[in-house]
Amino acid sequence: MGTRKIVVLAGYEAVKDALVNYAEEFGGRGKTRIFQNMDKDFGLIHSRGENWKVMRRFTLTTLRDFGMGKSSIEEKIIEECSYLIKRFESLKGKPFNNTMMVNAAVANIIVSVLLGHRMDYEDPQFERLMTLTNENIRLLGSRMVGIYNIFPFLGFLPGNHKTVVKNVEEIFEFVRNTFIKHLKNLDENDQRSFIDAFLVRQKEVNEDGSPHSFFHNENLTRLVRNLFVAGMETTSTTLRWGMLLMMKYPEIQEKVQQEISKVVGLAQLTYSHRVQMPYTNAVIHEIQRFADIVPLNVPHETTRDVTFRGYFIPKETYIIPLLSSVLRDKTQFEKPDEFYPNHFLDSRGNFIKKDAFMPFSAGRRACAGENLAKMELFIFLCRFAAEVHFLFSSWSQ
Ligand code: HEM
Repeated sequence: MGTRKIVVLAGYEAVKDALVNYAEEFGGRGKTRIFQNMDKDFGLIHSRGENWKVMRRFTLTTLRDFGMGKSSIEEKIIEECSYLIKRFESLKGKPFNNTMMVNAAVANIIVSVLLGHRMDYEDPQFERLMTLTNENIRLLGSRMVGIYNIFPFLGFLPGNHKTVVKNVEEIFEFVRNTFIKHLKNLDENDQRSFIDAFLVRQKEVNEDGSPHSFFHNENLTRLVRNLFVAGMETTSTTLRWGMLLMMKYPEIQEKVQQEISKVVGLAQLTYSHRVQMPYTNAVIHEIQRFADIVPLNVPHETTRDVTFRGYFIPKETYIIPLLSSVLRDKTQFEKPDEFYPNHFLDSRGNFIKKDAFMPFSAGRRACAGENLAKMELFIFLCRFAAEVHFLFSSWSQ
C-alpha cells in the first residue's frame, strides 16, 4: 500500500502564493476514497483535467446567463426571501429553530436555478432531498467514514460509508428522473433551467457527432448534485452566523438598519444597493471572515512536481490550503479574533477590499457559486435586519 503525502499551507502569503501564483500546479482536487466512489471523475467539485475545465466553464457561463434578464437569479432570491420571512412571521415571535427553514429557503434558490421552478417547502420530494443531503454532510464527518478513507479495504464492513453512497444513489435517481422529464419538454429557444441548458449542449454535441463530448448524463447527475450540496449548507450556515452576530451586537445591527432605511427607504432592496451601503457591506464581509465556515478549504492536489518556496512537492500530493489561517492572519487583520466590521472600512467609512478575504478560497479552483452566494447573503441579511425585528431583538436581555 503506497503512502500518501499531505502538505498543509498556512498564512495569507503561502496560501495566496500557491493558489494564485502557482494556480496550475496547485489546482488539482484532492479526493478521499468516499468522494471517489460517489463522483468518480465526473461533475465539477471532484473532477480534474479537461473534464473539470469544460464543466467549470459551462457552470460559470450558465449561472452568469441566468443572472440576467427576466426571472433572473436575483428575482428568485427576492421571492424566496419573502417566503422565508412569511414563515418566520407566521410563528408570531415564539421561539423556534430556524435551521431547517433557512436551509430550505437557500436550497430552493439553487433548485429553482437547476430545475426552473421552486418547490413547495412541504413537498415530500423536496424534504427527502434535504434530509439525504443533511444526513450525508453529518455522516461524512463520522468515525467510520474516516476509517474507510484511510483503510478502504474495510469497505465490505457495514457502516456509514455505505449509507452515504446509498443516499447519493437516491439523489442521482431523482436527478435522472427530473432530467428525463425536462428532455421531453425541451424547447431550445426557451431554456428555463440549468438542466435545460445542459441538455441543449448535449443535443448540439450529439448532432455534431463528436465522440468525446463531456456533456453526458454521468456529468449531468454529478454536476446537479454538486451544485445542490455546495450551494445549500455553506450559504445557510453563513446566514445563521449572520443572525447570531446581529443579535450579539445590537449596536452594529442598528447601524445596518439605519443605512438600509437611508439608502433603500421603502423601495425594493436589490443587490446593486450594496455599492451605496459601505457599512452593511463591511458587516457582511466581517460575518464571513469571522464565521470561517470552510476552515480547511476543500482539499487540492498538485498536478505536477513543483518546487514551492524551497520545498519539493511531488505530483499528486494532497494539499490543504488552510483558509482559517488566512481569515485570521494577524498581518492582514487588526483584530483577527474579534467581530470587527472596521476591518473592511477606511477612516472615512468607505468600504475597502482585502486580498486576504478568502472565504471562497482563491485562484482557478475558487468557489464557482461566489457571485450567487454574495447576492443571497446581501439580500437575505439586509431584509432580516429591516423586516424581522423580533428575530434580532432579544440576545442581550
Ligand atoms: C457562503 C457560501 C459559500 C462559501 C463560503 C463557499 C466556499 C467554497 C470553497 C472554500 C470552495 C473550495 C474552493 C477551492 O477548492 O479552492 C468552494 C467550491 C465550490 N463551490 Fe462554494 N461556497 C459557497 C457557496 C456556493 C454556492 C451557492 C454554490 C452553488 C452554485 C457553490 C458551488 C461551488 C462549487 C461548484 C465548487 C467547486 C469548484 C471547483 O472545484 O472548481 N458554492 N466553495
